[in-house]
Amino acid sequence: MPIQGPSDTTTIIAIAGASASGKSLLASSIYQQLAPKLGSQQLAVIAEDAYYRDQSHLPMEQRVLTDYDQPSAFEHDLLVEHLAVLKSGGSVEVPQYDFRRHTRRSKALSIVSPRVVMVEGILLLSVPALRDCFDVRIFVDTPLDLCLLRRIRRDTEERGRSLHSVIEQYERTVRPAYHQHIAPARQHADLVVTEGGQNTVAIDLITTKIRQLIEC
Ligand SMILES: Nc1ncnc2c1ncn2[C@@H]1O[C@H](COP(=O)(O)OP(=O)(O)O)[C@@H](O)[C@H]1O
Ligand SMILES: Nc1ccn([C@@H]2O[C@H](COP(=O)(O)O)[C@@H](O)[C@H]2O)c(=O)n1
Repeated sequence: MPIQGPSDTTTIIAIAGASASGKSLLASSIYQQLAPKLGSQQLAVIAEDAYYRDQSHLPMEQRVLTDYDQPSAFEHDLLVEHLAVLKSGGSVEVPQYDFRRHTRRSKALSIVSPRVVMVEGILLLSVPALRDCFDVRIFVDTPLDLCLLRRIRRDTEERGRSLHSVIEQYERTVRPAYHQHIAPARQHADLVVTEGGQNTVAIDLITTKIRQLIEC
């Protein structure tokens, strides 16, 4: 049986914010700081991106047209279900996503009864049913011009995109959805972090809080 926290449940933390604001980097920095003390098997990071809907039944020309910045693009019901299972100490099979093919990979990843789960994603605080799943809610607040520059670099280097497609998608869906869904959800955060994964003071505060929550 895994050792559980004071309330015998898993601590679940949301890291929300704009695309390329530094959510994954922040989650990974917190993970690196907690892993030596807690043991890496007690920690899990889940990307909301993993819950983008499977589109393997659609031709590629149609997949590129999907609006990936609206809640309808995600299988949020499945994420909520998985977080409830993890909360009560259970294990789940998290889907894996392929950004180059705009669909899920065939294999899932097992997450086995961690004590702390960090979930990072653009809409975690925007959807009420999801928002309620978290013990701690963090919003990464990075100026949009920096997010765009980072997204251009990341998507052209790692996600198989052309500069033209990144700019077209940014204007068509990313920027409007930021103003429609992401920015208004900042008010639901317990903590707003500037400088994302490089804010060492915020990382120290968050890891201290997590250790308090699980009495480590
Ligand atoms: N503070 C920072 N300074 C410089 N580059 C950063 C910073 N934070 C993130 N990045 C880079 O920007 C890109 C997007 O960051 P990432 O953490 O993947 O964003 P998100 O998970 O919010 O989409 C990555 O290539 C990452 O290395
Ligand atoms: N097939 C897809 C799926 C999603 N996106 C974009 O990803 C962004 C969210 O992921 P981050 O890691 O950047 O937070 C979102 O803004 C989608 O536009 C995509 O381009 N292709």
